[in-house]
Amino acid sequence: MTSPRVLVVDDEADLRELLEITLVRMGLDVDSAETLREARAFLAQNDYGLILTDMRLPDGLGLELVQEVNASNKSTPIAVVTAYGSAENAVVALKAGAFDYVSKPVVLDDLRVMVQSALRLSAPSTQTGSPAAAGTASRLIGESAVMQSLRNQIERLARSMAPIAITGESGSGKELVAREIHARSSRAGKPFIAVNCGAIPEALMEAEFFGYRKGAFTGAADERDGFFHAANGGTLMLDEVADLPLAMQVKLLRAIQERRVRKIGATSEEPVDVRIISATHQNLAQCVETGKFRQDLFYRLNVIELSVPPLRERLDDLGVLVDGMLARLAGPGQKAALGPQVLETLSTYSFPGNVRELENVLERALAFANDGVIEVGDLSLKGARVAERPAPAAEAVVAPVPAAVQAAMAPHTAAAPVSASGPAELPSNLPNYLEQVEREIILRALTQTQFNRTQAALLLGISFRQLRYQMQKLDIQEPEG
Ligand SMILES: Nc1ncnc2c1ncn2[C@@H]1O[C@H](COP(=O)(O)OP(=O)(O)OP(=O)(O)O)[C@@H](O)[C@H]1O
Repeated sequence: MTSPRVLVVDDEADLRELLEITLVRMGLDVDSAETLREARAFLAQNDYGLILTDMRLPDGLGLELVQEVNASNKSTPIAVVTAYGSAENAVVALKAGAFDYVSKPVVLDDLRVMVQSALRLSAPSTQTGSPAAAGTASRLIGESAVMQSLRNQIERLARSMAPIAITGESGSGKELVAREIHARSSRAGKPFIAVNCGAIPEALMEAEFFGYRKGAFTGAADERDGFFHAANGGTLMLDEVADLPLAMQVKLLRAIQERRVRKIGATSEEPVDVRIISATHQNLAQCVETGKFRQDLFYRLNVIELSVPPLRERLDDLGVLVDGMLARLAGPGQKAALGPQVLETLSTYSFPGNVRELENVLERALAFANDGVIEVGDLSLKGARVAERPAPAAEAVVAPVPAAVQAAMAPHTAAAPVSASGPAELPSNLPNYLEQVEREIILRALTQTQFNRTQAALLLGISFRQLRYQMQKLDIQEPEG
């Protein structure tokens, strides 16, 4: 079997030689070009498993080659060598479709990792066993035009290391999209780690992300890896990235730029090979404007943006989504189907909680259904219909605070906990009921403290971050004015 062939394009003799020697030692065949013109001539004659090009060449920019290779239908991975400290060049190259980049001075270990990852991508999948790309069905259900375009983008983006920022409403499928990108990439055989940045107490963040050495602080009885180590070789998803405290944003930026992390208590940094995907339901650009999110980190994470549309904008997919979910929800040998008019009823609903809400609605309905056939009456949809859709999140905005708060403050009303009530007062829908109780209690604490969240958190015996997270989850917003 022939070795994979790599094309090196660089006019600096020293660096070119270093790259050649390293690649040959990895068992690869190498061609070298000093100019764009020579590179084009090689590309016209041969197929390559990887192209590695410097950014500045005597007759133009490496970026031109990136664009040409991407425009050809060969889809050969192409990586660029960027000058030290020119993070901007790296971002521009990734945006233009480069697979990855290495910075000068080239660290050979980093180069080897990058080359191996690129070659896994261009190798026939039978040889590697990964990536999942080879014809595996997508777990992302939906045939609407937006979903098809999303799937195409995923396929294309899976072939690069470029950081991706996924935006979309809560429950719209951001994590599923990130998992798909990972599963279809050359990293598929390595871990996918999703981290909810809003759920980690600030004091523990550094330890959670970077790990710690034994004895680094009281309670550090053993050495522990952080998320970066756990995701090594794979993908790290930073979910709800807008919730990262500013101090942590600085540390994260450094880790992403340097591709190195230092455990707490360690004297040296260790290299990590992690692809970063971030997600948020907030407007990150706006967070930058208000000073809540660092511009440099935003720029670094937001190389490629991917937006997942809300379910109400792709209701054409409702039928296939329901079919897929019912097939999963019904146990083996059991039936799960929709009765007459159910799909029509669902398609008039606005699904503020998106696909996750659809899953919950169906799961709940199935529990009430006779013989696995869901009828309209089993659905118990609440909130807005598509036709009459009011301002976003109307259900949760604080306008009706006084009523909600009064209700919550009235001791042992009919909605009080089960122990005080007879069987007739059992909640007909426990998750909804608990959510309502939680919302009301949080609103009560917020009202008592004139919406001072620090004090409200104190009253409730939870951290500020926990309170903020719960408020986001329950869509509780401060009343205007
Ligand atoms: N297109 C889809 N096909 C099948 N299942 C889907 C699809 N989109 C979302 N889901 C399912 O809906 C649920 C919510 O999706 P996911 O967790 O990816 O959303 P999210 O946008 O990351 O939510 P959050 O903002 O709350 O983190 C999951 O169970 C997921 O499997």
